[in-house]
Amino acid sequence: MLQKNIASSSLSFGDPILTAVHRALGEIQGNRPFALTGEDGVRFVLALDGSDDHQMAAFVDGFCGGEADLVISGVRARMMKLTPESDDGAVLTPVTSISAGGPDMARVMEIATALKPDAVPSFTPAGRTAGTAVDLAKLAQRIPACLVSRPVEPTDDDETLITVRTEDVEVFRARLAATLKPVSEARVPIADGIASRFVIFRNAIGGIATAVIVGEPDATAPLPVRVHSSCATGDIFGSRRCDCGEQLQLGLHRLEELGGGCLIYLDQEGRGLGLANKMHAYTLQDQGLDTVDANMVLGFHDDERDYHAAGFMLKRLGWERITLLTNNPTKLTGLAAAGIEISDRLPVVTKANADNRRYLETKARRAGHLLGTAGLLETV
Ligand SMILES: Nc1nc2c(ncn2[C@@H]2O[C@H](COP(=O)(O)OP(=O)(O)OP(=O)(O)O)[C@@H](O)[C@H]2O)c(=O)[nH]1
Ligand SMILES: [Zn+2]
Repeated sequence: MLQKNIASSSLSFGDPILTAVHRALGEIQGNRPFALTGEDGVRFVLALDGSDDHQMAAFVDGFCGGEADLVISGVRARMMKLTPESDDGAVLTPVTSISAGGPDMARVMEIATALKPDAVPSFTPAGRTAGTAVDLAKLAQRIPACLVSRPVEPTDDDETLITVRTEDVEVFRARLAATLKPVSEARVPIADGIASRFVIFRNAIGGIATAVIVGEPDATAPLPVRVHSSCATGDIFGSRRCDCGEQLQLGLHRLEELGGGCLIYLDQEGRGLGLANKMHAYTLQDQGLDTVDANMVLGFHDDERDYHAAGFMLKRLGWERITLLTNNPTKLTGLAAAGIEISDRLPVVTKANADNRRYLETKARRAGHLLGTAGLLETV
């Protein structure tokens, strides 16, 4: 009886799809295996990033009967020319074929992440279930590479493991954004006499996003808005490798000059890759790659962000018509896709310095950022 009541009440504690994906992300963050169910059956999954040799070997032996596959993103496969095909789907290779004496985990890791891996085996298209394992690793901000078992028939034993369905992962991001709710707010005077109010939003799995309302915006005109992705190195420490910290300050000042507006601060560190992967990308950039190729060698898209959360927050605050302060065209299309009407765009161009000049040039040349030439010519 109690079991039945628990089962029927559990729906009161949130969307089961968000719960399932949140739990799987928890398993990745804790370096534990989980089960993924898809059209080709069940695959057990262990994300590589964060797992040690012992855990990987235990997974291949215990969960996969000694025969696992390594799945990596299609982006990395294309960058490293691992397959003849150019499509974007994930690809996999058997790990047991990597070394005759059993899986060599250091080698597996090298194939999944190194800039110049040795003697790479051939890869084949992964299919939807194994491909979803890679998407989940990305959502957990881990390197998009996993060990997966061969597909097995579902059994009751799987219930001891956290289980998630491929279709749940596919709808996760947009659904999660729609659960953001304002939970607290307060007046925060910031540097240079800027008056602001911080409104903190929380989503159904505890993620935070902040709306910084500058001044007293005119409710009848399109709202000046800056949507800023977090950059711990630039925003907090003033890193000269990027323009983020300066853009944050410039954005706040521009909003004040425009008579008030809103800065949406999103937890999208490293263009959505996370801080650890941004450092991996910096290491690759120090070896000669540009910011776009570095992300892609790691298996990510150049930019993994989406703007559902920003759109949802603006609507929740009552602003659907905005003037956007950005140089990035994908923010315009992203916010429009999230239902926001953009009546104008204003640039947020900072001066280049010797450490970020190449980064800014790459953003303009390869990612289409509208930097003009002023910022790039004027070096400080
Ligand atoms: N992966 C990666 N992320 C970076 C690098 N440099 C900066 N970032 C991240 O890039 C993002 C920049 O965010 P924003 O300033 O909001 O966006 P933007 O794409 O530059 O567009 P606008 O500033 O609006 O023109 C932040 O999440 C930074 O952490 C890099 O070399 N690699
Ligand atoms: Zn930055």
